[in-house]
Amino acid sequence: MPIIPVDIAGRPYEVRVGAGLIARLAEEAGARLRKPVVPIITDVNVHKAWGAAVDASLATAGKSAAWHILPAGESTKSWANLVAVVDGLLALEVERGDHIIALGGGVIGDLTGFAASMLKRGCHFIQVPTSLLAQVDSSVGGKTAINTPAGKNLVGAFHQPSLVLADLDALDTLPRRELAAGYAEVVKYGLINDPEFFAWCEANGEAMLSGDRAAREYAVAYSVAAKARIVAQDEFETTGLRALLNLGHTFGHALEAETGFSDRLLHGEAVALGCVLAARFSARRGLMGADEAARVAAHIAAVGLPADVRSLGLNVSGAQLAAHMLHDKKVDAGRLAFLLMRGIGGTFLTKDVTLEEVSAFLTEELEG
Ligand SMILES: NC(=O)c1ccc[n+]([C@@H]2O[C@H](COP(=O)([O-])OP(=O)(O)OC[C@H]3O[C@@H](n4cnc5c(N)ncnc54)[C@H](O)[C@@H]3O)[C@@H](O)[C@H]2O)c1
Ligand SMILES: O=C(O)C(=O)C[C@@H](O)[C@H](O)[C@H](O)COP(=O)(O)O
Ligand SMILES: [Zn+2]
Repeated sequence: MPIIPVDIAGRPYEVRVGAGLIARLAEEAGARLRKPVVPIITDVNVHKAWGAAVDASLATAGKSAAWHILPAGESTKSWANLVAVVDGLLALEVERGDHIIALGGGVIGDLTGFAASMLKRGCHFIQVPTSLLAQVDSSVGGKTAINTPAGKNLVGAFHQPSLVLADLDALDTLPRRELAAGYAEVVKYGLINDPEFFAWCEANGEAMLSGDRAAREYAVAYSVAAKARIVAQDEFETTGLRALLNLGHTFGHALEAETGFSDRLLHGEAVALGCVLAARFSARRGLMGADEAARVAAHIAAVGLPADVRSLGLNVSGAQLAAHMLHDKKVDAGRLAFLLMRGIGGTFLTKDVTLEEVSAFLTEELEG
């Protein structure tokens, strides 16, 4: 079983990737579960698919779950649910030294992690990511957040989990659309700094999505290790290194805001389209060849992810879409910050993009 260490200074933790981890949850978590009742935050879909396995595992250790079951979907990352989760944890008399468990996709992980960061000024939490996206990205690195009407992830905290259990069995119950959305964050790692991994994705992406276990294990372990290397060097996104993980997200978050953080466009789908737009924008600036940008779009489209912003049918101008970017957390002294590419694997951070330039680009993309 691959075990990837995340070397956060003073607070290292493991990401375990393998089969049967949810069925062995109590054993894997071990002494972290100090009390007979274990607080677990999840959503309705995940509870239906995996709740019984968790209950059975806890029972073998003489424990039971105090379930907090939320609705599924991006709109769950809200103030109202945060309050409900925190109040629920307080009612359970959770102490600082206790661990709460996030069982679900990135929505549950982000919300639970944020609740853990503030409960008693910070209690422990274990990430049990059940979506591909959560296994390859959101469960690792400690970014937690909710959305607000002003934008995506605008209120949150950096709070690292103490353990991550990425069970490959969970991917067997995940719908294909969600698998593909998570795959966008996998491809992202190749686009950031590893052209060979992007080529691996081109060769193996479809097999991985269709259920190839070895390919899934490789993709999850590779992605976690790639993210862990970056986060260990720039936990709080201060040096510009961690910002590389935001490739595709400046465009992507604007598209998510424009579609109302709804099922109309999943986060991973927005990132996929955002990576295509970042590549096309980079090509427009002469940073990469149009053929390379087309290669990125072709792979995204080949796995059924959106690669053309016109396919969303947005009734919005380039300027309106670009305006969302002023809320981006990378904005510094009012200047936009973008991840652009000098070719596949050549992502870099730049602050020389103006709102006018990106508006003009988006107008061209929307009008075709
Ligand atoms: N913190 C970070 O570093 C980070 C990184 C990337 C994304 N994110 C956030 O993650 C969120 C997206 O995460 P997501 O794509 O996992 O979405 P999600 O949590 O909404 O899960 C996707 C859907 O799949 C269902 N599901 C999850 N696991 C399942 C399983 N094993 N079987 C059946 N159904 C299952 C869920 O109920 C949901 O309907 C976004 O809010 C995004 O902003 C955070
Ligand atoms: O971990 C990071 O750093 C990332 O940027 C990973 C992203 O995939 C993720 O969507 C993250 O939540 C976006 O961060 P934000 O700071 O732009 O909200
Ligand atoms: Zn993301």
